[in-house]
Amino acid sequence: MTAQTLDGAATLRTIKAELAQRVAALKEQGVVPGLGTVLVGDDPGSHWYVGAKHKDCAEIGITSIRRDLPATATQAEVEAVIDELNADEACTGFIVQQPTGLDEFALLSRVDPDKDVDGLHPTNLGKLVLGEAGPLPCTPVGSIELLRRHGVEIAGAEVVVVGRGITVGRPLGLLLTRRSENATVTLCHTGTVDLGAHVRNADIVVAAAGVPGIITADMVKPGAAVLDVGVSRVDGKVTGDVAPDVWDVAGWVSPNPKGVGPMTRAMLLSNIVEIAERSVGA
Ligand SMILES: Nc1nc2c(c(=O)[nH]1)N[C@@H](CN(C=O)c1ccc(C(=O)N[C@@H](CCC(=O)O)C(=O)O)cc1)CN2
Repeated sequence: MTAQTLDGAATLRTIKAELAQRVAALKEQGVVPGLGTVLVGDDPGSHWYVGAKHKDCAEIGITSIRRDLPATATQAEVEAVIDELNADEACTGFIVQQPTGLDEFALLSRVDPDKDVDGLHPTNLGKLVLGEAGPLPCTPVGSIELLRRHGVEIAGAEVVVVGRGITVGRPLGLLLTRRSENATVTLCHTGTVDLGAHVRNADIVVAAAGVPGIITADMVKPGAAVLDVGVSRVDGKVTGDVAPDVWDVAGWVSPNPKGVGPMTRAMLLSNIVEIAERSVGA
């Protein structure tokens, strides 16, 4: 058996086509959504991600505002750029690309929560805990959207999330246990004793530990859906958390690249459009 592909690249294309229509409708009402990015340093991966985000925006009619700072930028210099984007009316939402090598909690906290299209500001993460409306973190909500658009049943599923990070694991657990999703979630991590015993019970596995090949075929229930979110670079190549032989056992697998990564970009675009729509009461 070979698993079916949870195709993030194709789903991104579909979502971009849907969003392009909503952006056109906003423009008819005189609103032009604008994405700002703040990038610090020379990390090639971060440069690629930011470049891809601006290319996506251009394709669907969203304006781009790009602020690239050198690796020598200080906390105060980056905070000054955040203040500038908070005040810029053409910038309807922005992100600080991680990692910056600086105090990231302080940077995230400085972003105007109403412009936080990453959904990572403490106020917006608090809203997620409270079950209130607000921008949702892009990778977790993108993972759910990828499953939904491929018809993978989430309600009633046993889900094992491997990884306790703030951008993926923790918020994903909160999202999947909302009444609208109704999954039962076990949050595992690199300190979990006998990871395999937990994963073997799962209908859906989300691997977001950043440990290449941590999920192996012997851990996976036949027919399960496996999302490979971890990104490591091995010999310069993107390598995920899911070992190749998992494809022989699982029912669905998201490849890496072209799985959850493009969905992160899709949900960023969606958050920008939603914030702009809210500004006109759409
Ligand atoms: N401010 C943020 N920083 C970071 C986030 C985030 O959500 N907000 N997540 C990651 C990186 N990330 C988004 O910025 C991201 C990861 C992957 C992709 C993507 O499309 N990847 C491609 C392949 C890329 C490659 O070949 O290197 C894919 O998976 O097909 C986009 C965005 C950390 N920082």
